[in-house]
Amino acid sequence: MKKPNSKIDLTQKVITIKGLTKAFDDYEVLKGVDLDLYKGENLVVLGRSGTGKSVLIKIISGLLRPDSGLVNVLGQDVDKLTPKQLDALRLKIGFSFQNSALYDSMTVKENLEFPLIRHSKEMSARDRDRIIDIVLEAVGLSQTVNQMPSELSGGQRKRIGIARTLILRPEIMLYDEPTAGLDPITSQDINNLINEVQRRFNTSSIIITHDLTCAKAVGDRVVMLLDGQFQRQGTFEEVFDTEDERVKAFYNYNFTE
Ligand SMILES: Nc1ncnc2c1ncn2[C@@H]1O[C@H](COP(=O)(O)OP(=O)(O)OP(=O)(O)O)[C@@H](O)[C@H]1O
Repeated sequence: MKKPNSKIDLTQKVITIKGLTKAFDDYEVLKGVDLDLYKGENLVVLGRSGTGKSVLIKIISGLLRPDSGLVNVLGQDVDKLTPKQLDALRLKIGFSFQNSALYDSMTVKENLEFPLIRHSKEMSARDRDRIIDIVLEAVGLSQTVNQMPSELSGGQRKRIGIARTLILRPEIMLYDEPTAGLDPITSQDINNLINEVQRRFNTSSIIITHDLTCAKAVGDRVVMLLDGQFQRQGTFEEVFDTEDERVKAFYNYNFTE
């Protein structure tokens, strides 16, 4: 289990969600979700396939609109922002998607340079190189700078994807299934990296996963989405200390199959 983290600032919320609902046609996916993410915290969101975890992340990042409820990110109500304000807010959020989506025709360096050239137009090439060195060193892959994505392993590509997300120094990181498709040892490396990113860059993160080993390793707090609401919240142990059959089934599937 992860040790208690004294760097979390419980006086500062970076995300506040209250009474969030979202339906597609007559299918209610989120039925009144409440959620706080504190400064410096790693929050794990667990839930079976199709329970609305990705919908939640899309609403937080303004890609989908809620039907009702409050979604406040870094002090701003996402629903009230103009497209320009939303773009500015999104730059403070780093997305690490399942298929880390590197550009195959670009080297690692070019992949990392791309967001800097796009969003920090005034930055000199020397400063860009310096920042690329910092994030590559942070993910432990300085030696890959001139390699092509096709020359990297799945775990390395995932790391470079995280480095590319970090390059704009986001305040919030959203990890969608960070260990999906990776072997247990590589998964452990990614879990360590998520904790390292938290320590080193003081990010606040939401980690969506089915992988309970990941949840245990990275989560300062864990929430479980069941029937459209967060029905379990706490440390990993607290969430699974229940007689609720739905929660027990989730645990048994992960640890006894
Ligand atoms: N744009 C959309 N239009 C219609 N239905 C959608 C849309 N986006 C999501 N849904 C539906 O909402 C439900 C929740 O989807 P979501 O992708 O959030 O699940 P999830 O919990 O992330 O699952 P998984 O773990 O498999 O990725 C699904 O039934 C999905 O079909």
